[in-house]
Amino acid sequence: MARLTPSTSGGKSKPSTDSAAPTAEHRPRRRPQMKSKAAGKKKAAQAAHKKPKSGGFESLGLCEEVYRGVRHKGYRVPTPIQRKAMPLILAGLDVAAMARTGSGKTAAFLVPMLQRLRRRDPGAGIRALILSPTRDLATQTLKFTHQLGKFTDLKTGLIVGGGSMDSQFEVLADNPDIIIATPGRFVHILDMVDDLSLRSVEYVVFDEADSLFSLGFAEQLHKILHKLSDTRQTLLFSATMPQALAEFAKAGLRDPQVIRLDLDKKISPDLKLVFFTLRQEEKLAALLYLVRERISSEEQTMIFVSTKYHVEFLSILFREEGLAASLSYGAMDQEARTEHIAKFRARRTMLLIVTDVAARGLDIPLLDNVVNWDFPAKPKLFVHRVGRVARQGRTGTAYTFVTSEDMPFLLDLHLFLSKPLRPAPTEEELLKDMDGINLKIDQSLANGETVYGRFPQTIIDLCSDGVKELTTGSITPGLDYRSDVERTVLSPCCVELRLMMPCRLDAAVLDLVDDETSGMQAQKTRYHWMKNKFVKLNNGDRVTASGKIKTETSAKLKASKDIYKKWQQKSHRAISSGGKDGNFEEGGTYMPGNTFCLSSCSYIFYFDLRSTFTKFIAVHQYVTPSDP
Ligand SMILES: Nc1ncnc2c1ncn2[C@@H]1O[C@H](COP(=O)(O)OP(=O)(O)OP(=O)(O)O)[C@@H](O)[C@H]1O
Repeated sequence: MARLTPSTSGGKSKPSTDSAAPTAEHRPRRRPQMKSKAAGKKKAAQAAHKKPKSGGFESLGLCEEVYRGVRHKGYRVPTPIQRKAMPLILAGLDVAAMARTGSGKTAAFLVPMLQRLRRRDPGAGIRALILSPTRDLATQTLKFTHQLGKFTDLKTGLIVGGGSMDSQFEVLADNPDIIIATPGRFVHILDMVDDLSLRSVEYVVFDEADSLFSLGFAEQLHKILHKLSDTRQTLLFSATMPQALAEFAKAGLRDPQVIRLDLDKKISPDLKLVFFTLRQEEKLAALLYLVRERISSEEQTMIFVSTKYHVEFLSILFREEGLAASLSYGAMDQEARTEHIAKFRARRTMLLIVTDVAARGLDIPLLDNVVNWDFPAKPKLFVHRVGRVARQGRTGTAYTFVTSEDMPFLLDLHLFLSKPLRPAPTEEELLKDMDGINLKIDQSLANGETVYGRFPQTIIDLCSDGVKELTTGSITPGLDYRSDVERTVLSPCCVELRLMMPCRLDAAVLDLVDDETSGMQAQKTRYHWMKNKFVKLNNGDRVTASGKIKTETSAKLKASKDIYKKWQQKSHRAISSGGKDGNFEEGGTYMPGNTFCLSSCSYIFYFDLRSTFTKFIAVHQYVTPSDP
């Protein structure tokens, strides 16, 4: 019986020289190129019938226009949150999804939205509504929608505060299929346009949901929700957990599918955390040193400060120093704000100074660093700020300034992150074994640990002199000092410190961090932050993707506020009592040259933070920035 010759692999066999009749056994072999062509065809046919790779964009059954948009945007493989959320959303379910900053949440709700709407329908009214807490985030989502929806003919309108009302009425007159809006302005428009119905909306997204619900938009959201049809699909996306599950009810979700990813990791593993301890009055000098000497001029850096006055003041200082910076803060004219951010995105400026209005959602893919000029008061805010870097597989660094007043918050942060604290080595130790110590630091950083240290004091002193000259010396064109303002007050270097009592904060607050005591041990134990409480994890316990704790023995773990309280009592009370009734060591132990940040501030200078700050702000209102 004729036997078919098994084909040789790779089509590399030589052509046969056999001249016998072409039997099955002695069939002349095809020329290699012929074979590869046929094989190519076969492969293509196979591919056409092949089941799409599960979990890929191909398996979602997207229409051609939407799939092309995804490919055009450069997305090849869905991120974990996209893989989890998109099939559920495409199935029409309500979803509450929480995943780390920079994990690709925007496309997770945009792609199913485009798939659902598909084609423009000018007669149908608004069919999808995306609510964002900030103008910048809404503008960015609009850009993503245009990019992903490039091959659809859907029309999208943007309604945000700061834009002209007339142009936004025009947007609505165009009958867009999709509206991306900030709640305040959207409600304003709803109030003014009588016949604007939201009953046609079938797809609603609350982006950065916890921020929407906590930023005082409750009334506006309530109004919007009231106008929506009950049959709509509702989606809630956030990087941090809403304060209470009751928020879901507020958003009108029906049997929501809850997805929680990566929440135990909270911050990207590709993010390096660097903390510097310093005195309040050294911050300007430290910042200049950082952006000039430590950060390469090729890197882009976002600097977070707490008020618009700080933004303006720093921008003037940078300009005086020949450094160009972009700015963004809430009260800034919208056009100028968009222009400044666009300039930064285009890398025409390498520094962006912002208030927290920019902390949420802003995606600057090539960002390298974040600087926290002010320590964020809440760990969640820290997570959002530093979440601007190390996105989508890129690495990045977050530099944070820590004054003695910030230390309790720093400890809170580490409990929240479940990250151990490591003291930096002392100067003495460094001098003894520079290489060994540096190696240890590198190893710690590579292990994802945080090492705290100080800027070299000599350098800070040098920079401080320069800054002092700039802010108190001859009148510079950018700084317009009024005669009635005491010049010395202009400089934070010269803020008057009211020494109340020399004491060692570290003794009171930081015994928990001491290597030898239970504090460090306590920290080494991992804690999981659950429902505003810490749950202690023992060996073998793990946190699942949905945020539940699995123990080896299946025992239920009880959340406790004790550990948090313990830290609070020891740290916060110490601060608020101004050293009067804490268990401080009077006089303290002065340890010159110790670079261990947490004991480096050998004496704490208590000063009336509020009055200094008010003064600082009041003074800066006299500063006229010549840059918008
Ligand atoms: N599947 C994908 N493949 C490659 N890149 C992606 C993918 N999905 C999203 N990205 C990119 O990842 C970056 C972060 O995405 P996005 O801004 O949606 O994150 P996020 O989770 O909404 O972050 P935040 O919580 O900060 O708002 C963006 O630059 C986006 O274009």
